[in-house]
Amino acid sequence: MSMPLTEEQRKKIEENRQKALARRAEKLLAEKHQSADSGSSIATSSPQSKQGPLSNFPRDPSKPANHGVIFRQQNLSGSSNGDQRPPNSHSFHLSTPEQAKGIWKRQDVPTACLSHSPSGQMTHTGISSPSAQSPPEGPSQQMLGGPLGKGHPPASQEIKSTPVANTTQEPLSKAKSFQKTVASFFGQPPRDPGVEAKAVRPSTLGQNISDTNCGSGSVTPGTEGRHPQKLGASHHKAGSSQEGRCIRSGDRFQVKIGYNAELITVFKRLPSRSYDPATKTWNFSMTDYGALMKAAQSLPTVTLQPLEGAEDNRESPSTSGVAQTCLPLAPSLAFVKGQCVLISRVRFEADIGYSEDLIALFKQMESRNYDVKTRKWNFLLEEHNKLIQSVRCLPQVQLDPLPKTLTLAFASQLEKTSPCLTEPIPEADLSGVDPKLVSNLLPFQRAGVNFAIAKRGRLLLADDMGLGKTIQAICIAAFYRKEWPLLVVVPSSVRFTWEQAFLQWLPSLSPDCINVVVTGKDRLTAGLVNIVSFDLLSKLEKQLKTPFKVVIIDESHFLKNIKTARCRAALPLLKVAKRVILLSGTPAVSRPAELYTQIIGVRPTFFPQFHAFGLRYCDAKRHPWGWDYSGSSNLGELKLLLEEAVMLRRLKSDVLAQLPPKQRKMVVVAPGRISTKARAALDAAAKEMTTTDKTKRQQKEALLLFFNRTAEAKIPSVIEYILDLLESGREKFLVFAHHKVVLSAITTELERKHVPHIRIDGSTSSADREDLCQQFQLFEKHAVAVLSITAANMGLTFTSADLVVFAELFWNPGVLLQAEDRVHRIGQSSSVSIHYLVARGTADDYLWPLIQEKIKVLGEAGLSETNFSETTEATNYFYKDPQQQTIYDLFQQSFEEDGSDLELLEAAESFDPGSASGAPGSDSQDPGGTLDEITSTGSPVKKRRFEFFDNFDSFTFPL
Ligand SMILES: Nc1ncnc2c1ncn2[C@@H]1O[C@H](COP(=O)(O)OP(=O)(O)OP(=O)(O)O)[C@@H](O)[C@H]1O
Repeated sequence: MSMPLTEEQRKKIEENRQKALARRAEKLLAEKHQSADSGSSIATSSPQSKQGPLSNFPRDPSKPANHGVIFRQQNLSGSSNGDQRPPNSHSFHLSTPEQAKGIWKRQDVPTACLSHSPSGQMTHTGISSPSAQSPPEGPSQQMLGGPLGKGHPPASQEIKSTPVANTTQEPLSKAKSFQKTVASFFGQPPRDPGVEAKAVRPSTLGQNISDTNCGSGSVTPGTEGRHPQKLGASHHKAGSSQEGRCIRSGDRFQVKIGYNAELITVFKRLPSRSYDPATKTWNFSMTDYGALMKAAQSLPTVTLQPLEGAEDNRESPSTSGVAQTCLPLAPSLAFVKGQCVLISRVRFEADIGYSEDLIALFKQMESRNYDVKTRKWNFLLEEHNKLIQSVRCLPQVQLDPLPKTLTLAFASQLEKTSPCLTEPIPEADLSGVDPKLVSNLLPFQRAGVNFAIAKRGRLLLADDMGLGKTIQAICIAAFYRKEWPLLVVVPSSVRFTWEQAFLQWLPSLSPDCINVVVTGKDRLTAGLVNIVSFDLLSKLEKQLKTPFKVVIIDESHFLKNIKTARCRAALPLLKVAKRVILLSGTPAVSRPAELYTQIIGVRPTFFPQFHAFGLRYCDAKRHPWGWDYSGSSNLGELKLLLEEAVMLRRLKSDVLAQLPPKQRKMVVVAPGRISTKARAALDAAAKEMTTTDKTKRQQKEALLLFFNRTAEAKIPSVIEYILDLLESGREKFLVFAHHKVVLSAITTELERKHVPHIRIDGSTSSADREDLCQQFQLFEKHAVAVLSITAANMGLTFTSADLVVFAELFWNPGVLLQAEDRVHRIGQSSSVSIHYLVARGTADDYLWPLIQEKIKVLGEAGLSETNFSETTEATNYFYKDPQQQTIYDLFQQSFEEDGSDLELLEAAESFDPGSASGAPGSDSQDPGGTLDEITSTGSPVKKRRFEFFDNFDSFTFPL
């Protein structure tokens, strides 16, 4: 595949071309005057004139030749370059006996028609083709093709080829076939449209010169008849013609011009025509380029600028029939440029256009393989450097090597030190880690730990959600326990869940050693294990005197935006840490740019500049306002790089056999988010319950109030958790709650964030319930179903989700199990995750053990399919002080004695948070007053969260 020239290259070519044309025009003028003065003919007067006008240009050796980017690239390749040139090597001259016989030699390299001689000198070779038989000037210029040919002398019949002439014939032959195609569309023999165009073109300034040359039997380059400014750019017609231009667009080209009826007629005759209504432009395949230019030339009302770099095709001399067949029509035919791309752990392919020389070179590689599907050649990595070295000797080819990061990551393959396709990962010695943890690791989790240790404790663990990244991370960190203190950076909604997990899996760790940072005044280094939220980290990082050697970052995609404070705080820590364990089930939600910070977090030496990463993997595009890195490119290679050196990812489907059908998880939500007022209300409610002189009815009311106050107090934490889930890329999930106030707070927040959602509660009609359910099932992207525990726990199917969140606990486990089974039912192909949000110091303290106990009993009796997993049982959760035991008993009795929960249900569901008593219909002057972080709509206001929906477009950088 040919790579189109970059904008910069085109600009450079154009600049150089303009300079050369200006020089040429000056020279021609001078010659004209000279010939007028001497009265002799330009074409025939001197040996110089035999070389044609181009060879007579005064050349300034200090100035670069007009080879534009191509020449620069050739120099870059380390092949023959200007350093070896004699001072006036830019010019073509007849000084040696060969030259006197007409053999042209020069040492710099202007075009695809030139090749390296074995001595390293560049030799003009294209003239060995049949076109060498054509009259001087024309053929040489045509064969040189494109703007670069303008710096060349004319060929003549005397001109002979050098021995290496055959190495560069491919572009010419390709050009010929290309021309054939163009002509065949119009049932004509292959012709050069530029040549024909010339025939109908009126000449201006250079007309005389041209005439003179033609009169002498020579061919004059068409550009000579122009004003320097316009030379080669557009062909100006007499009178006021409409100007337009051709612009290359991938394999096609567009024509930018205003409305012109005649031209539209021409367009409509071209077989490859296509009209883009969005840009209101016509575009065509390159096969129609010549025909279009020819036709446009014959329209007196149209002046069409040719494609950049292709103008010589059109401007070529008009009389050389043989030479016409050599004319390359597309600029890409003159020069091939491409890059090496990794296609497997051991092979890379050359993604580059056709060049005969290159193919010949490819065929010399031992490990060569041609892929008929992709039509590309690929090779073993161990031949990469050899191939690149060899390609540098081909002047018309630029093959970019693999980026340095890849060669570093795959060094063993490049250096042929690793004969195996995939090396086995050694089993890590986990004897120093708590046996409780090690013995509980599932096989794939154990493999994950081995991988991490093989990578010396630096990795991005990107297992699918719910696969137990926490237990693996704790195990990896525990392997490096000697290097602790440990820093764990997590979303604030799961700080306490992490604390629980450490206590759960590492019994050897004393609870005192765990420091959960709750406020900006806490110390970041107070514990052996320090757990901090992203936001607090950015406030506290300045405290750090000595860096942490072991760091875990949970939900590491929170760092995807390099501009955020959290990312700026975390990256330097990761750079100096010895072990870095990044965890994310969704490292990139929408584009590869999101991976950059996580890659350099694990491997700081990879892609030191984001731009290089952006160019390779983000399809970086330059716009007038800056660079856009929001695209994607070379994703296969990126995946290989990640897998080799950065990331381990297993999908649920990969390890389904090892997973239980349901995984329940208790999520301890931050008690810090319960406001002082809510806390006071809760305490008052709890106290009421333990007052002994209460009737049963009064006790029940007190219990209800406690339950209601709990709901109210949990709202900010629940919302925070849901938003964190969404930010983590959870696409579809169910949230069950009981109180209207909780359901409403959730839906209000989702509306505010424009998250698609449905709500089903007691007020939803049965017809609507079914419709809403269907809607949710069919939602393609993220969506949340907000459901009432009691009104939506039966008869609905939500199998398009595999996660259920209980924002509130409920005393009847049967109802909870039914609710869970909205996703865990026939039609569900995945393992289902259930998250119970539990807040300390609330009614949850009593409800949670109550529920667990009941489920255990149901399980033992074979009435419940699943027990709570060990991890969901918080060993130290239930406070066994006498007062709490009383409340627990009260909960138990109240819910068991009744037989029917109806009364409680109704009272709880319609609880009005503003009322003093919690009774429905009471005064609600201050609905948000009990919570200092929610508004009257239940939205957190004090703390500005990371607005992930608003930050997706942050992958653009100003120039
Ligand atoms: N080996 C295990 N033994 C017992 N329970 C496990 C094991 N692995 C995971 N679990 C439990 O599975 C649940 C999900 O685990 P965890 O939260 O670590 O998943 P995750 O990969 O971090 O998911 P997410 O990306 O959603 O955070 C937890 O309750 C956890 O305790």
